[in-house]
Amino acid sequence: MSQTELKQTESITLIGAGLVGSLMSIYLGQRGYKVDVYDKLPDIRKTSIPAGRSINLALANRGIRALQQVGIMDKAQKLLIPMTGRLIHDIEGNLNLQPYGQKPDEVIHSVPRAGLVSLLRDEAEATGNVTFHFQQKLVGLDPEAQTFTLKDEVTDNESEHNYQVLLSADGAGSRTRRALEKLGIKGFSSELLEHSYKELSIPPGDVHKYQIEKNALHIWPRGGYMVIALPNLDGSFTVTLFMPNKGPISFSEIDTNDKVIDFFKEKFPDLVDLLPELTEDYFTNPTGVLGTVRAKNWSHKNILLFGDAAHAVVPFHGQGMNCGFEDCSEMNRLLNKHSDDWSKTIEEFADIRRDNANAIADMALENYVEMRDSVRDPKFKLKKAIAFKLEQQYPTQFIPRYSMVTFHHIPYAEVFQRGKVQADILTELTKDKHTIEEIDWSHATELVQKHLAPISKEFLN
Ligand SMILES: Cc1cc2nc3c(=O)[nH]c(=O)nc-3n(C[C@H](O)[C@H](O)[C@H](O)COP(=O)(O)OP(=O)(O)OC[C@H]3O[C@@H](n4cnc5c(N)ncnc54)[C@H](O)[C@@H]3O)c2cc1C
Ligand SMILES: NC(=O)C1=CN([C@@H]2O[C@H](COP(=O)(O)OP(=O)(O)OC[C@H]3O[C@@H](n4cnc5c(N)ncnc54)[C@H](OP(=O)(O)O)[C@@H]3O)[C@@H](O)[C@H]2O)C=CC1
Ligand SMILES: Nc1ccccc1C(=O)C[C@H](N)C(=O)O
Repeated sequence: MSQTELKQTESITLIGAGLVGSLMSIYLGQRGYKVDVYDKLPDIRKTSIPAGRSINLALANRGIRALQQVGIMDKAQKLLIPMTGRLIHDIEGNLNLQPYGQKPDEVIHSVPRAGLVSLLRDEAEATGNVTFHFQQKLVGLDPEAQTFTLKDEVTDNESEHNYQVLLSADGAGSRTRRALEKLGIKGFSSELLEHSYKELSIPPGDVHKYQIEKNALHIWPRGGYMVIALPNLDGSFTVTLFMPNKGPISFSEIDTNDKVIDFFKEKFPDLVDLLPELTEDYFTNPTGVLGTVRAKNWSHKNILLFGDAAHAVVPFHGQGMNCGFEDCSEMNRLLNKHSDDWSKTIEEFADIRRDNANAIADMALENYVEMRDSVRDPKFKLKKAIAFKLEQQYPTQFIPRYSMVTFHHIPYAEVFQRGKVQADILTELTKDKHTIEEIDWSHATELVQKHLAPISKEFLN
């Protein structure tokens, strides 16, 4: 059988029509595979259901590249609002913009989850090869017999199906992952953070006006907890409170209308008047869990976990979806490399993505401390200014870690390693120093040349 014939007859089973599963189905549909995608929820294009884990998300270059590869970036563009930096709100209401990058296109973009997933599903169907089956929940898996069991969420009927290759992007609580665990496959860990989140909302002002700066990611950093806000296309902002589960300032302690109002008035005085539905949102919207999933084995026979199912990360770097989109792009690259040999693709994919996923998981945890606390520290700001200056001087050697993660395609594991070296350099340069004028630039040159080899050009944007 020729390669083309093989592809025409070969079918792929995909579990999970979230952001990552839907994008992967486009890649596969475009390659000529017949793809069946199953999701336990109704289709958000037809039924009004909660958008999922957050109303909007930050899209960055790793995600953008994947959207470009499948040819839908022009359409996605209409959904995006550029955010040029962090706009920090201190407790007195003073504002301080900390730009994300230093080139005009070094921005991240706020995108509505429901809009993006709807676009991805439309485009998948437009390939003519992808069929979505909604309200079909994976409830059983038999890798020996190559069968899986679905439960129809409307009728409760169960049905068994065969698969050739089963790709699973069924999210952080992955049923596929749990099924593999039950079969004795070891090496999965799922660590919940002791902090959770709550979504609130700033409505649009008169005639779709943004009540606070539109083109920024707003942060109210308060040390042990924080609030952030990302803009929506209708002029509203989705506001998220991240806070410990227990303790003096926590979800378990702040549990009455009065306590919520007092807390916001005291800690977020410039925000409270922008939240007309504060207490209603606080007590109606769910408190979302956050955590990190790590997996030693992403695959078993011809079953492969990807997206959050393999590597859920805390959201603080805004990289979970971006990393999942990069998974899709990498899987596609490997299918090209291995001429659609799935065993080789699955094996190499799991191998190269594992360390990268672990690295972004660690950096995401670190970014929580940076966002809720370090952004207020003068030393942090000084280091950031030096990092930008060094990037201008050594653009292939010293790139601030945030930029390496967000604007380039350097493997996350390499970013993590280089980031540690750069952090040491910045610490040494700023020892006993308070202003950029005091920095010894010839020492900086020595350190960069000694410790940082140039980054391979293929990874730079
Ligand atoms: C508060 C918050 C903010 C975030 N912000 C960002 C951000 O700014 N930028 C970013 O890049 N990432 C962000 N993320 C991470 C991002 O949400 C995830 O990485 C992304 O949703 C992962 O996509 P996925 O398709 O792998 O999983 P999901 O989006 O969780 O989709 C999984 C799909 O599988 C379906 N499913 C689950 N179980 C079954 C089953 N048994 N059978 C059939 N179907 C099933 C679900 O219904 C769902 O449709 C954020 C996460 C949170 C919690
Ligand atoms: N949100 C995150 O970042 C992380 C979540 N997790 C785990 O994932 C679960 C779901 O979280 P989330 O996706 O945000 O919530 P959702 O509301 O999106 O998903 C809830 C679904 O998760 C499944 N689930 C229930 N208990 C567990 C469990 N102990 N481990 C894994 N999955 C479970 C259930 O599916 P079913 O009906 O199929 O049993 C439930 O319907 C959490 O309980 C948590 O254990 C872990 C790390 C990170
Ligand atoms: N989307 C998010 C959701 C939750 C928490 C943070 C983000 C971010 O995107 C943070 C951004 N990358 C930052 O570092 O300022």
